[in-house]
Amino acid sequence: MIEYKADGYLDVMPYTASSGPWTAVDPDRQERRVVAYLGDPVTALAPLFDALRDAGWSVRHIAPDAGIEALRASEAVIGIVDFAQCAPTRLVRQVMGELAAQMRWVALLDEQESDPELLGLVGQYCHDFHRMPVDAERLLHTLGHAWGMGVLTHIHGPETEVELMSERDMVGMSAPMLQLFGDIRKISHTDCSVLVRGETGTGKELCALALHAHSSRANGPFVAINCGALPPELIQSELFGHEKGAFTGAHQRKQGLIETAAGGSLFLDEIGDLPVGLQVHLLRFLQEGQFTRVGGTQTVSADVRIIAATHVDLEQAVAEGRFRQDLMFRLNVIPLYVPPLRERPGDPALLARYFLQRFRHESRRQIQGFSEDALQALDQHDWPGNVRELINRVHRAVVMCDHKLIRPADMGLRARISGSVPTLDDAREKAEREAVHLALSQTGNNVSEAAKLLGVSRATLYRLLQRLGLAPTEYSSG
Ligand SMILES: Nc1ncnc2c1ncn2[C@@H]1O[C@H](COP(=O)(O)OP(=O)(O)OP(=O)(O)O)[C@@H](O)[C@H]1O
Repeated sequence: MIEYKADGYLDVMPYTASSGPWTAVDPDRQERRVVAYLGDPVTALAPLFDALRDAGWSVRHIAPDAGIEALRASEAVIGIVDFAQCAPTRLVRQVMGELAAQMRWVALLDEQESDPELLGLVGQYCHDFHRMPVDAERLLHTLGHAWGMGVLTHIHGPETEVELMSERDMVGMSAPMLQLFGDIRKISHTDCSVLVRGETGTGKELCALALHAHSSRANGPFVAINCGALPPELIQSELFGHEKGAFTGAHQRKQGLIETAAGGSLFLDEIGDLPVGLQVHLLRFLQEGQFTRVGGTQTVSADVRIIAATHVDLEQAVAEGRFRQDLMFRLNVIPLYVPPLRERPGDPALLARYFLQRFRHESRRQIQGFSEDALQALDQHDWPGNVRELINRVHRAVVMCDHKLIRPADMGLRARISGSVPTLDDAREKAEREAVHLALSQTGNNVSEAAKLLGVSRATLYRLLQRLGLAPTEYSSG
């Protein structure tokens, strides 16, 4: 599972569609945390290597001139390249460059290192760098971060099962999402109808896909229809199909989506928009597994699991007579709720990183991540459009960003204003106090002169001094 550390670093890892969006990718993953050390492991570094091993890392020492194959064979995802011990030879550069897509590099540098060429190499290929003497704890943070990001960018060895970039991945690590993943796992093996609720863009369709992908129907079709996107007269024939001659233009019999979904799942998005006249047909299908094509008399059966979704309040629609109560009960055998993004602590930043990896290739620059205030802005934004909005903002930022780190403005978000905003009364009092202090100090505490400077009468200044709690007796009246 994912651990998201307080400092914003990703550690042990996300959920995939291949093994289930909510299943840990690989319980043995900890044992595969291999870091290659490229350099001469001088005795002074022994305590550092011990600290890495104690933290669960396997360290493989690789001679600087050992070449690419030796590094590949090490199965390391992270490479520490020790420029304090080894020179940036042509071979070292070549290894770093050629493996940049598969490994994340962390450089160790001498305390005073300033060679612009070496620093340029570090800037180009390295995830991070540390100067000697290395602080083991900080290095562990860097390695954890590099490793987590490495998994996100799909840079594990070829033997790995990680398929994070698949369409069905549901990324999330907040408590409400873990709860949702657990619920999906529990119900995916049943055939009961499910009603998925949640605001627009929260991932209801993804949820339906996940339910299907992990059900016994996974090898059958997953068919989706948006009930709000089609004119009412079309939905009936789309869902139930029609017979030849059923209406003008019906030149031949057409199979409806229910039949198309036979053996699989039918996802009815925006079910609240299903015209009332059609609801009775759907109810019949849910009760009997049978329906009739438009213009037909023959009863047709289909084995389909129904997953419906709505972002509107169906109870309200029932109260207003827009939705049949019996149909709502039938659909709502198992309710699922996808929480809005603003109620998923930590998920906006996680999703932003995930989508950055997806869109990275569209960028003109080598974007390395998000600035600290961008992560804060992601955390504080209200996300009315939920994950869909986040995807759009990150996509835009990746395309528009001209620097290595994405900033709040690149995503059209505001940087957090530090400190609290004062009330106008407080701001006015502060300004008055400062002006009075300045006037008095410039006039040697002479109230008459100070009043002149401030453009008020002596009496007004006395009243002001009283209001501000400054004892007038301390000042000369001039
Ligand atoms: N947890 C998630 N991880 C990764 N991608 C997600 C996640 N949730 C949603 N998405 C992506 O966000 C977009 C919107 O998701 P989806 O269409 O499932 O939302 P929805 O709730 O069905 O929206 P609507 O109510 O507007 O139909 C999709 O591109 C989807 O892949």
